[in-house]
Amino acid sequence: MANQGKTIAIAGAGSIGCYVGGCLALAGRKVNFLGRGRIVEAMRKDGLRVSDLDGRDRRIDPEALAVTDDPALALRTADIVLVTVKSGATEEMAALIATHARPDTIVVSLQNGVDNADKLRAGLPERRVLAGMVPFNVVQSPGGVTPLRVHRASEGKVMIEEAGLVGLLDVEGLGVEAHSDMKAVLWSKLLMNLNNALVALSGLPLARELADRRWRLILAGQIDEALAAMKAAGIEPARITGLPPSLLAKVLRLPDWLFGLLARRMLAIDPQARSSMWDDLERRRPTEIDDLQGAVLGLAERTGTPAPTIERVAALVRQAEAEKRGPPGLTPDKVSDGSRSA
Ligand SMILES: NC(=O)C1=CN([C@@H]2O[C@H](COP(=O)(O)OP(=O)(O)OC[C@H]3O[C@@H](n4cnc5c(N)ncnc54)[C@H](OP(=O)(O)O)[C@@H]3O)[C@@H](O)[C@H]2O)C=CC1
Ligand SMILES: CC(C)(CO)C(=O)C(=O)O
Repeated sequence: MANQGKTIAIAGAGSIGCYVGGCLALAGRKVNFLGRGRIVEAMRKDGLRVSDLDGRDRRIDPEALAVTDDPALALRTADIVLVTVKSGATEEMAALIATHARPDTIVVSLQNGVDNADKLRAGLPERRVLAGMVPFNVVQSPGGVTPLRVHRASEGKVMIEEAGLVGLLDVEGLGVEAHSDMKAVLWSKLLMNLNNALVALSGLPLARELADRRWRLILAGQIDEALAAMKAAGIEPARITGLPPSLLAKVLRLPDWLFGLLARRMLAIDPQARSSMWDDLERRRPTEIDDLQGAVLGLAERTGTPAPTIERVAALVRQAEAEKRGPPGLTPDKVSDGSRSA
């Protein structure tokens, strides 16, 4: 029970941070939200709405939220810091935690990508840093919608390295379980995240994109390449979905009707859900392409395994990112081709 009185700081109040922090606050945990700009203003003014695809829909009044853009205020009383910034901001957040949080604060990365916990450890050599993995998508309401809403749009339990924190973090709307091999979990999640780029390039909602075999074939091609590189590097991905990773590509290649039947769990997704990389292109922000496709490309280069599909997808995302015109709305043919002008 002593655990329940701990203060949890959300380091990066965006989609995941507001959803996770919102569920924790609704369950009576002490939560400090560290955010900035639009989100801090919106939460201070109108509070937060937390909803999910199971029908839960709750509102937290502004007075009940501790939200700030001052890292000292958010971090100095924290017993646990949940890092929920995009991968490109991990080092900056590590420096803020090093400056403002107590030496005994436990830091948990709830980010995609395989090396954010390591980046945090490098910046926080004295602290306990744990890896975590968030399996579900969160849809954030567009700017101007009040109150700011974060909606969990798919299912799954968060996995973390440390069983001692599960009791504190496992609350309504936020299933949490411990896993002993987070490296294997993160590489497995990376296989799923290879689809983030396809959603971002297509602009389609996730459920519609996955229902189209032409997109699934590109995803299956990326997964084959990633598994070959991982095998050559001695990395074995964990089973985090109903399917073993070795069967994922096979199932993705099935005809639409059969895929629809077999992958019902995978397709239990709210119709608005896209991907966090789509969010980034939509908001004209840098994406996590270097941490997702880029992580596999690094491995492929080191192990001498080819990854042409992943290379093409990464190049198209980098192009869209540089153009800052939002998701480019490409067709599967354009992505398979690698050329947008053709
Ligand atoms: N969104 C999703 O559905 C999922 C995301 N993930 C992963 O979770 C992680 C977080 O993603 P997501 O929530 O989408 O990202 P968001 O961009 O929505 O949230 C991150 C927030 O952190 C803020 N931030 C960054 N640096 C600071 C700082 N120094 N001080 C205060 N606030 C800061 C950002 O502000 P600003 O916008 O001003 O930069 C942003 O609002 C990523 O690794 C992502 O891949 C995993 C599963 C699903
Ligand atoms: C869509 C999802 C849940 C899985 O690929 C995700 O991790 C993201 O949006 O970043």
